[in-house]
Amino acid sequence: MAQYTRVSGSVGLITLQSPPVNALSAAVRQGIVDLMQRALSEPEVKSVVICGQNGIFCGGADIKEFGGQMSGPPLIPMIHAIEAASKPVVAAIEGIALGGGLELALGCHYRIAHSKARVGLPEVTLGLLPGAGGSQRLPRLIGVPAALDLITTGRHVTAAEALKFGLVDQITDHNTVNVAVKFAQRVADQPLDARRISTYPCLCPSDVAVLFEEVMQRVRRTARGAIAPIACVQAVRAAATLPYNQGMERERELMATLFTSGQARALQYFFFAQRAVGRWSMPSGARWDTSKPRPVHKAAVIGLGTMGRGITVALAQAGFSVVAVETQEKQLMEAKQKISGMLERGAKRRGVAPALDKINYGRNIQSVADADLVIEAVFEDMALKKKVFQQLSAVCKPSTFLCSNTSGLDIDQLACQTRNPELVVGMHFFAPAHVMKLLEVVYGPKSSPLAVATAMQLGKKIGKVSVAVGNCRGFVGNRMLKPYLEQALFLLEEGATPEFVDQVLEEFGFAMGVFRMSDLSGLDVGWKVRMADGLAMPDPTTGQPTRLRQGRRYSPLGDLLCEQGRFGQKTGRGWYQYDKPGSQVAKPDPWLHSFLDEYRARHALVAHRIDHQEVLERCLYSMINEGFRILEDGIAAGPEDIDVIYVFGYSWPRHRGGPMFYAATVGLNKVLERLEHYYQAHPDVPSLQPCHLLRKLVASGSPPIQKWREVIKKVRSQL
Ligand SMILES: CCCCCCCCCCCCC[C@H](O)CC(=O)SCCNC(=O)CCNC(=O)[C@H](O)C(C)(C)COP(=O)(O)OP(=O)(O)OC[C@H]1O[C@@H](n2cnc3c(N)ncnc32)[C@H](O)[C@@H]1OP(=O)(O)O
Repeated sequence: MAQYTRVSGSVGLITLQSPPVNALSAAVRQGIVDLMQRALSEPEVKSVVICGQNGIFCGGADIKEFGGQMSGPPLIPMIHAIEAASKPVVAAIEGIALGGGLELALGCHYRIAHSKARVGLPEVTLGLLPGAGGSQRLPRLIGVPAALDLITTGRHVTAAEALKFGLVDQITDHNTVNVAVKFAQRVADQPLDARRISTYPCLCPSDVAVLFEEVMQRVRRTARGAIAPIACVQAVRAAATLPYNQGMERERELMATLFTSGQARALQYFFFAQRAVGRWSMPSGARWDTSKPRPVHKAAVIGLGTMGRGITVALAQAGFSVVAVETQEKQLMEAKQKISGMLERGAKRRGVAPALDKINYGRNIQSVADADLVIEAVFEDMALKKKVFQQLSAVCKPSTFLCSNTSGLDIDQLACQTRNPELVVGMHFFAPAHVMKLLEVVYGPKSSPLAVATAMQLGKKIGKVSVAVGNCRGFVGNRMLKPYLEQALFLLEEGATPEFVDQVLEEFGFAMGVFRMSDLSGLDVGWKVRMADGLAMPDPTTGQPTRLRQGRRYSPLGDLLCEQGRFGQKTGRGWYQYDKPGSQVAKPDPWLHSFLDEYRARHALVAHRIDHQEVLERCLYSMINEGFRILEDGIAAGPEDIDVIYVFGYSWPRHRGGPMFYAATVGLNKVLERLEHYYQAHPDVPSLQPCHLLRKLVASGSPPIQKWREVIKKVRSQL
């Protein structure tokens, strides 16, 4: 919807009204079309201002409409009509002008922005391109290189940057609408021919062909299989090489391909999934909208290893006062130096002062006594963590929230060490903790909604995408990783190489295949966990068969590599070889290939030809099956939680929506059928046995992912 008012006698003011972001829904487009006609037909009106209500210009096309039948006036002719208008039209940009919102502003003859406004063409992040003339007008206005940057990255720019580009004509600190109205009065009689961007030539640098080639190569390298960034480059190339009308035709063709693509559906699902995880719920019925967080003024971090340092930096950068504790003097000094360096580099990048004074360092656990929330980040060892929780419970205020940065240990066991177990939650950060966006907030059986709400809010304040999950071994992310890693090892036993498995997974879109990722994180990490679990024990001491544990198939390949001191990148050898310890360039290792041959011979394993399909199906479907078990167990409230965790924490390609969305696009019946096939072939691998929820969903006719929660609820109520 849109509202019309006449201001200062001669200015027609059109206000977009569609909370929360004034998206261009069918009703809003109809409103603009009708009100533009009215403004143009009223003789007293000499110029027009378009603005948005509640300090927000426009968040773009209404993404919710993309899934259904589009109705109402189309955007492109609407914007053309504004540009062709006989009276000057001024966009008054407050808050945001994104996507179709900026395209609308580009159709106007002038753009006035508030200094705090942000503008951008983020369509690429939704699997689209700026399809309402943005790909053709923006390069004509700000030049090809800057337009390519904005359109292929989708980044938002500040009003100041937009002014530098010439994207807006003026910025103001005052009331933008008032400034725009005055401006509109001033330009009422000015000729408009020179203000219609579609008539501008597209100014190109002399080496424009080279520029496009370079950008295309960069985009292909970083897109990991996403098609929208490539289409964005093609659309801008059309602006640079074709007359406007032909460029618009090319934009339309490219958009039509993207609009109906599975990638666009996945990315738009993911857009809403990211927002859905904020509306968390617990099996007890506690929810985000009924559980109020408590403010945290002072936070503390215990243990300043790699994780503790990253968490300290994230907290300080977000403005929290932090007490950072490390009991060993030498480690404390080292951590202090590293943290200061991280803060200084971050501040330099962002052009702000480093938040060094936000941190107080200490060696004594007593120094956290008055913190509102403590994050323990000591070594991943239950006995050690229990001891720290006992100490914290003794020294902290009774109201202090006690959180553990653990990647999978039992939160309940830690809670039991404290006086107030209801104030204990897990906060699983991902390394490097000041960079990675994901935070799993883990509630145990005793955690209160207050503690979950507080941890979720803290996560949001430090810029994390926080997902509330239940307490189980590995929580959501690492629990699902286990069958994935396990299948990768089994594939090696059966004839694959690390290079081949990684190549298939990287072609699928993962930033790194499973073996390159393991080399990067360090093979010793999992080895220590398996030792603690009694899994990685050598045969003579335990008497357990090499390739079987508790009746299940087990691959000791990772353990055998660790026994040779091959811990991955840090030792220069792992699943790959590296030029030197710490080097990141993975090269195939002939030693490993002979090792695998000997291993197979020793265990009478006959190597068979493993193809792409088998690698993908076994690695991904076993992981997805675990995802369904997680939903069945109530550890994650919905598929969106799992998908957000996988995209932000495990480099799952965003344009495939996440593992659960991917399962829906493959077809649940196909996933079920292939799991049944592989389980029959490998009956000693329980992770391949299709779980009850997957069967139930297929039996219910494989409803769309948005309806899974209803089936999950039914399945859980029958437990
Ligand atoms: C046969 C085939 C024919 C094919 C041809 C078809 C041609 C069709 C013609 C299309 C023309 C293309 C037009 C244009 O180029 C395309 C677009 O404009 S796509 C949209 C671009 N805009 C965006 O990407 C902005 C997305 N939003 C945001 O980034 C943020 O929401 C924000 C605006 C920066 C605000 O952030 P916050 O303040 O943090 O708030 P939230 O993010 O939590 O959002 C609040 C609330 O609003 C919902 N929302 C936000 N933006 C939109 C939107 N554009 N449409 C619908 N809803 C939106 C968001 O989901 C939140 O609601 P909740 O999910 O929590 O209920």
